[in-house]
Amino acid sequence: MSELTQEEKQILLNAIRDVQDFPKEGIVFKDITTLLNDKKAFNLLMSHLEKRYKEYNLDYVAGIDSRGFIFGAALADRLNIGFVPVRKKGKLPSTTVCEKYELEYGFDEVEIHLDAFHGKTNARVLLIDDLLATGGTANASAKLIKNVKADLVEACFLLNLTFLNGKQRVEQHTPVYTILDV
Ligand SMILES: O=P(O)(O)OC[C@H]1O[C@H](OP(=O)(O)OP(=O)(O)O)[C@H](O)[C@@H]1O
Ligand SMILES: Nc1ncnc2[nH]cnc12
Repeated sequence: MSELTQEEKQILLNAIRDVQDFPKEGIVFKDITTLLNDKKAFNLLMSHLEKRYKEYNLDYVAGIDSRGFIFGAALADRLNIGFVPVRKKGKLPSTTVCEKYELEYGFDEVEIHLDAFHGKTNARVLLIDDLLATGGTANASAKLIKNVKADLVEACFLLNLTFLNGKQRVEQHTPVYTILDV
């Protein structure tokens, strides 16, 4: 299994910008746009993900709305497999299944197309997003994938906000790989 060195992890960390008080006071927002426009860092990340996941015999990569689309679609193309979007409610045009989840204040919903995995049972799926915080979005996305009878092989995140303990929540039902634990 390919591992990133501490030096390589530092290159990725340095490419992510902290923005204070966004979207509200007290939040330190992890801005990955600065990694995306750093070709060395973006290429390092995608090459690492390609090396890791080419061993997994995956059928699809599912990316979480919206930043998971960027990494997920790029990875699916490298692995020469299909990409499936897990979207916030009301955005997917055909028949969907949906799952509600709790936010800090209130609720939200994510959806997936019922035929996203071509009706194939036990399709091997990787779930990917940029960041794991409370784990609420990832938990709901994992449920969706399982509800359409696919096999969720792993959930992968570039960043894990360890103080929010999301990894422990998601690991209760799915193997989790996080690259940067901050
Ligand atoms: O672990 P959680 O507490 O559920 O939070 C993590 C989610 O929050 C962020 O997305 P956001 O909802 O801000 O949407 P965006 O990507 O469209 O900005 C992030 O990209 C994850 O999807
Ligand atoms: N601190 C943070 N930075 C970026 N995205 C997030 N999603 C939840 N918390 C976040």
